[in-house]
Order: sequence, then structure tokens, then C-alpha cells
Amino acid sequence: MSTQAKARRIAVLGTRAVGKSSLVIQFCENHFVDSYYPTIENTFTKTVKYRGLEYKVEIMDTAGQDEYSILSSHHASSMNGYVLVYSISSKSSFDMIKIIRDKILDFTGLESVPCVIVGNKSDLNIQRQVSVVEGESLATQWKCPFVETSAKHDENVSKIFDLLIDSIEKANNPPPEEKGGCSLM
Ligand SMILES: Nc1nc2c(ncn2[C@@H]2O[C@H](COP(=O)(O)OP(=O)(O)OP(=O)(O)O)[C@@H](O)[C@H]2O)c(=O)[nH]1
Repeated sequence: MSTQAKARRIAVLGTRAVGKSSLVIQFCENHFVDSYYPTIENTFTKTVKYRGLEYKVEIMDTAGQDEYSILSSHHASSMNGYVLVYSISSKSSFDMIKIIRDKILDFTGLESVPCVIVGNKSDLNIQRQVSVVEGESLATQWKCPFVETSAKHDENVSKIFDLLIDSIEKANNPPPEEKGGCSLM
């Protein structure tokens, strides 16, 4: 017998042409779009199973942001979690996710939010401008997961959403804090 799926809202953010739509389309519709059509805004829904529970995930694919574009309060505050995408072949797209995260924190007034850092286009290794170590150290700094993906080759795409749901659930149900010195035997 299945219980009702939990609803979770996720925004996919990053600068232009890093592959946000390609990742979402690969995840939800299992194909890769080679051509480039700038997105205005699209919402996709997919039911995923995670740790035996069903989640109805609403994924908002946004228009590419830059340092000047205003992140709407809709994108920034009504979400359960965020996918922050850069392209491994673009250093400036990596710098942009730091600006976008700052904007989210400003909007929400929180010190941290559930997010996953995604270095997309891992198939373009020959054009790499951002090392794996740079991605990993940002993730360590932000205490969030990091994954390199290829929407083109369908590598690690579903992992993005597993990692993010895991982070969202951990943020919603934090493990009980260890109480210093005193434990119940
Ligand atoms: N080689 C390679 N190309 C990719 C990959 N993902 C996306 N692309 C290509 O990169 C271009 C931009 O992809 P989109 O998915 O439209 O990028 P976007 O971030 O949604 O772009 P905006 O809507 O402008 O913000 C397209 O030509 C894609 O085919 C990938 O993993 N590898």
C-alpha cells in the first residue's frame, strides 16, 4: 500500500547555457537536447522514490541568471532546495553560483539552505576551466553535496536529485544534537 507522495519544490539556478534545461529534460524525459533555446521559465514534475518513500518533485527550470538579474522572491524563497549549476568549461559560471547563493541567503534571511553544487558538461574535460577540487572545496565550505554531471551522456543526472532530497530531508529532520557529557544508557 502506498502512502501519499510528499511534495517538494526545487529550483534549478545558474548562469546562461550551463545546461540547466538539459539536465532537467534528461532527468524528467530521458533525452538530450543538442540545440540551445534560452529558457524563460518551465516547471516539470516527477515522482521519485527515495529511501522507500515517494516524493512528488516539482522542478523549476529558470532563465539563466547573471550578477545583474534580479532573482525573484518566488525563485528564492518558496523552494525546499536548490540545484546550483555551473559548467566545468566556464570559470565565470562557477563564480556565478556563489553570487546566486548569496542572493538566495539574502532573500530568505537564512544562513544556509539545502542545495547541491553541480558541475555540468563533464564530457567537455578537454575544455575544463574548473577543477574537481575547486568544486569539492566550495561544497565543503557550504556543507553541501557536489557532483559533476553530463546531461549529454546522462551521467550522474538522477544523483543530483537524490542528493538534494537527502539534504532537504536532513534539514527538515535534523538528527538529535549530541548532548555534551550526558547520555541515557
Ligand atoms: N557537451 C555538453 N553540452 C551540454 C551539456 N548540457 C547542455 N549542453 C549544451 O549546452 C547548451 C545550453 O544548454 P541548456 O540546457 O539550454 O542551458 P541552460 O542553462 O538551460 O540555458 P538558459 O536557458 O539560457 O539559462 C545546449 O547547446 C546544450 O546542448 C552537457 O552535459 N555536455
